[in-house]
Amino acid sequence: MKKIFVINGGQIFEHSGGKFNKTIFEASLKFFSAEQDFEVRSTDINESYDPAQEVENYVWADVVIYHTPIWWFHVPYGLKKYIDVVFTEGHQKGIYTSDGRSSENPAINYGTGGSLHGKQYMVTSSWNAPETAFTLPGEFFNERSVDEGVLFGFHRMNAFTGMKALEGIHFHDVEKNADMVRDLDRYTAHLNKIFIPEVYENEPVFDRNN
Ligand SMILES: Cc1cc2nc3c(=O)[nH]c(=O)nc-3n(C[C@H](O)[C@H](O)[C@H](O)COP(=O)(O)OP(=O)(O)OC[C@H]3O[C@@H](n4cnc5c(N)ncnc54)[C@H](O)[C@@H]3O)c2cc1C
Repeated sequence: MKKIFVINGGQIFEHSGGKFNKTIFEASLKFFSAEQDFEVRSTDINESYDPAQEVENYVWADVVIYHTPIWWFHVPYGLKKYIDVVFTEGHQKGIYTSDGRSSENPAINYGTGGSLHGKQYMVTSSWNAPETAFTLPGEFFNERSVDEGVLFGFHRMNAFTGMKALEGIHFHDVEKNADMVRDLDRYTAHLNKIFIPEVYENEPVFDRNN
């Protein structure tokens, strides 16, 4: 039985209505609840949460899934606050013990003091930016991918805890050209590919190359 902890970071503010991320979050819950091999817990950062319980959720989980929109090239402040509060609560209580260095040689081993080794995480993100802003020469992101560019710090943060990344999925141009049916199809195909590869191999999916 694989334990999955799903976090909805889709904060509701101004022109980010949170609906897209909430829909993807609910798709995660539905997917894992329907499969016998998974146990699922979840947190929505728009609701109140107990930091100690959230630490326990990280410690309990085999896989943590983050759903987040991108705001000013970062995760929204509600999700950032959640991480600051929960990871600080988890210092020496299950998230990390130290920065990993020793006084004998402080130049090395930074970032190796996490307590979540053996666990994995996955991130989905939503953007106003079209995918081409990352892929076309001369466009805004200088041909850097979401993961290697904007989310680099987010991935290092998770590495600091000891978790390893599973391949994520990113949704572009959702403000002006969202297509929820297509994106839910893409997301379900992605979940099958990552978590139940034997199903993915046998089922037609929307677009494997996308
Ligand atoms: C402060 C701020 C900073 C931002 N900075 C950036 C930035 O740096 N880069 C960038 O690219 N973008 C940026 N954005 C845009 C932001 O990434 C998007 O607003 C966000 O990804 C949308 O996600 P959401 O969950 O809030 O979706 P929503 O805004 O709730 O939904 C988006 C659209 O999806 C459709 N939709 C959602 N759910 C459903 C459903 N169940 N059924 C049918 N249709 C649905 C609707 O058409 C809706 O209009 C910023 C936004 C804000 C508020």
